[in-house]
Amino acid sequence: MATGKVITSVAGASAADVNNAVNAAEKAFKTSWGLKVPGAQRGRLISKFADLLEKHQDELCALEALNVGTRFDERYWHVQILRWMGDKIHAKTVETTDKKMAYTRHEPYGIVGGIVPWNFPLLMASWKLGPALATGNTIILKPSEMTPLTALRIADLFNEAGFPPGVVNITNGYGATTGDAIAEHPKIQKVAFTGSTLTGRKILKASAETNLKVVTLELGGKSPTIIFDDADLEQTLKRAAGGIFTNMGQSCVAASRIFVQESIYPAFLEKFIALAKHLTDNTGSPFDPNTRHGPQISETQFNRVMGFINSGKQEGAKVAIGGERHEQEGYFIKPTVFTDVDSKMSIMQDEIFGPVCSVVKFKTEEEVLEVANDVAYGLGANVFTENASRAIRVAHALEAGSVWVNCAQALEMNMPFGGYKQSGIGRDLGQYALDMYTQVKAVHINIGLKL
Ligand SMILES: NC(=O)C1=CN([C@@H]2O[C@H](COP(=O)(O)OP(=O)(O)OC[C@H]3O[C@@H](n4cnc5c(N)ncnc54)[C@H](O)[C@@H]3O)[C@@H](O)[C@H]2O)C=CC1
Ligand code: BAL
Repeated sequence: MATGKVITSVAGASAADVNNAVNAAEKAFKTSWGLKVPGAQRGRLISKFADLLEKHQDELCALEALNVGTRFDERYWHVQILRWMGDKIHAKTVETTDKKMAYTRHEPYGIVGGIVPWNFPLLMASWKLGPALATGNTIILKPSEMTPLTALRIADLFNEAGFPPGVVNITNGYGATTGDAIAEHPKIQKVAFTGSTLTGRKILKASAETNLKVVTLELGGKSPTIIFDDADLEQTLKRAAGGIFTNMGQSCVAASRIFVQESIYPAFLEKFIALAKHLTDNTGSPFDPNTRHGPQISETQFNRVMGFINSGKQEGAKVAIGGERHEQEGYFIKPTVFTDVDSKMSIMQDEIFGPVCSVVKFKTEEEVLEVANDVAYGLGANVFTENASRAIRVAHALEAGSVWVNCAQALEMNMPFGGYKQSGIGRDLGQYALDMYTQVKAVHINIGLKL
């Protein structure tokens, strides 16, 4: 927790436990879920579950504040995403000719695995649960070993909503045991993962070496924020700060590279540093309504982020503000802004996942696009300009799965979200996510062709 003290410990699922969950999920899929249940009925149950999430919102947010360090009054949209998915009834397309009829069925895979991280535990769980259940799959959900609490609580709420036993199975545990057992299980037909690129590779490899399960991956990022000199400076400052410091930088679309056109660079930097100072001065408990900046999730993550800060210093970047731990007890790091960086430095190439960014001067659109795209990742990108043609041109040229114009980290539940390059495979959210949880079957019927 925020103070670095242990809250509790929970039982971890062994490979045998995962197997039991898979057997329960298989039985449920064949008897009380999947194509045995009309989409509308599944939707009603999901909606009932969403109502319960809403009813218990304070309790769930308190658990996330305690477990993750997220501000208690932060209300993410796990409820809305479940409602949105629950409303979508499974569609089929039909085609006929006079002699032959053919149609497609979009069928659930059966048992899917959802492996999710610790940065937004409930929200990430909802991104996997919603489309998996709406399309008729049963699911084995593995939360991060660091954030088991809300997942355990929602297991009760699934029962209260009336889901048949075995449809939702929560298996807590470590990646190397529980996660690996899911990735390797021969009866799991699809795994949806959010987390590090390193673990994404392992899951893909496990699939290749076992049953070739379908794998969708939402991985790391190194998002750029590009600010042209015609941008609305006051708005842009706040958006750019939110783009990196939200959730203490623990977001896959954290925009840790901020490119500012040269004529506004000095003014931007001065005000941006002031914003970072405001966060530093309002660092504290996630339960304090005045808190604007909290802790990193764990000692491991704290050390990882401090390691990046130290590497930036060693490679010759200049610390404009922050660059050290906050005096407060726990894993608090001061919002950190680097200047004088080189695009090949580790802080400009690697995912930091902490409140650390670099502010870099650029001259031309062409120059900034080249540097912005020169990373292994391609998850998100932000562009600030009042010139509509330039906004569209730059949005199209950026190698990223989501581009935000005059905003940052502004996801929508009905818009696809996922990565180019090493940021992932497949998409979460929207109809695209629903498509990722079904496989299509073509049924051909001869209604008059004679041999
Ligand atoms: N894209 C994103 O939203 C996230 C990215 N990350 C990145 O990853 C870095 C490391 O964080 P970690 O917590 O170590 O990420 P991770 O990728 O190891 O953990 C994410 C999930 O994967 C599971 N997992 C770990 N090893 C596994 C395996 N062999 N098979 C199956 N599942 C496995 C974990 O138990 C957890 O549930 C962060 O610093 C950040 O850069 C971390 C969390 C979320
Ligand atoms: N992993 C998707 C949400 C986020 O990290 O911003």
